[in-house]
Amino acid sequence: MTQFKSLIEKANKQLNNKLPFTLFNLPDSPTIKSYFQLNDTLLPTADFSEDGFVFAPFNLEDTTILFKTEHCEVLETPFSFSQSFSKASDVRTLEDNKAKGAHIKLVSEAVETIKQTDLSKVVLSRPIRCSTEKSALVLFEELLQLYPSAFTYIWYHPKVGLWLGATPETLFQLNGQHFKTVALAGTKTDDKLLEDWGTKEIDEQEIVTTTIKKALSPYARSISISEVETVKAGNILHLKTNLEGFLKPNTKLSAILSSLHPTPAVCGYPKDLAYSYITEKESYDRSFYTGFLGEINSGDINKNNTENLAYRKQRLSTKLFVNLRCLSMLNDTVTIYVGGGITAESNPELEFIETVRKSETMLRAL
Ligand SMILES: C=C(O[C@H]1C=CC=C(C(=O)O)[C@@H]1O)C(=O)O
Repeated sequence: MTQFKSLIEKANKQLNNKLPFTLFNLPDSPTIKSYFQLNDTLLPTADFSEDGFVFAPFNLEDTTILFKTEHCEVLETPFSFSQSFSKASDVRTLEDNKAKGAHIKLVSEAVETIKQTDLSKVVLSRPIRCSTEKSALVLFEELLQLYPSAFTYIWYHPKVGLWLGATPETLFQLNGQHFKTVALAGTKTDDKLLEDWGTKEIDEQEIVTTTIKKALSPYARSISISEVETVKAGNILHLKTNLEGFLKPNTKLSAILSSLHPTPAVCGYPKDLAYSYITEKESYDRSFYTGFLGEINSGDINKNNTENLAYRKQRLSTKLFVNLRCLSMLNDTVTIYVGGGITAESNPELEFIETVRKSETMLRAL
């Protein structure tokens, strides 16, 4: 049996024993990293200063769950993408006229509000319920094969639930003092017109870049911003700007995260107005969708930690991703979460179609 197959077997056992775990593949990485918690305690992060894996909800006032390294078995397992894996070309698209009507109404009302108030962008989303006969770990394997350039994960806690995803969006990465992030927004599903973006998408993505720059500025010694580029995520295209720089000494990760999250890629602008609008108008709880997840303050797991603490601290790394293109699973009921940025120029029918296209990222694996 390959190391990868034994890892999947170990995760299946952990799931059957109702013990928390996560398995994840960083974008384009040849390994799967995993955390297997040794008991079923539900531990919140105190202030993001711990060493472990965090799973944060959209609403940061709700609990962010921590798999603390010292309570876990942490593994890194080689994984190779299978050349023979055949990507399903026939994606099930779920037709649901009731959901369509409701989303179009939600978006139309938001467009009117944006035209009449100080709100300039709001990200509106919806849950899509479906089913699968595949087990959670089989789904994870499918996602790994389908989306090698995404951050692909499975996360489980018996007191919270089971989530899977393949997200294209970095929230924040830190290596020593060097940070990286992206402004990702704007969606197109037509491959043929690769560079032909409309003003709606260009404006919507620019809001994200400007806001992220502003959020990081108080904590950054330097910050550089790339040109906007078109990137592919599954079957869809986005606009992306890379931002990177160096943090001021003694900057706390918690301060950065509360300034950054939720970005206008998942909430809107201005943040407070968009946040209240979402809470009032979306008729469901986003829970962990549009939250974030990943390792914080992690050292090199293969090293013995005898080196001096200050030196080790300089090399700690944090890699957080926005929880998009994801689903939650309860028995064999699956909920896929999808949304999109709404501005004054949004066309409600097209915004609905955009959510359908985004749902295909997960549907392709089911
Ligand atoms: C909110 C989602 O996507 C965000 C990320 C990229 C593009 C987006 C957009 O074009 O609206 C959204 O801001 C989602 O996939 O559910």
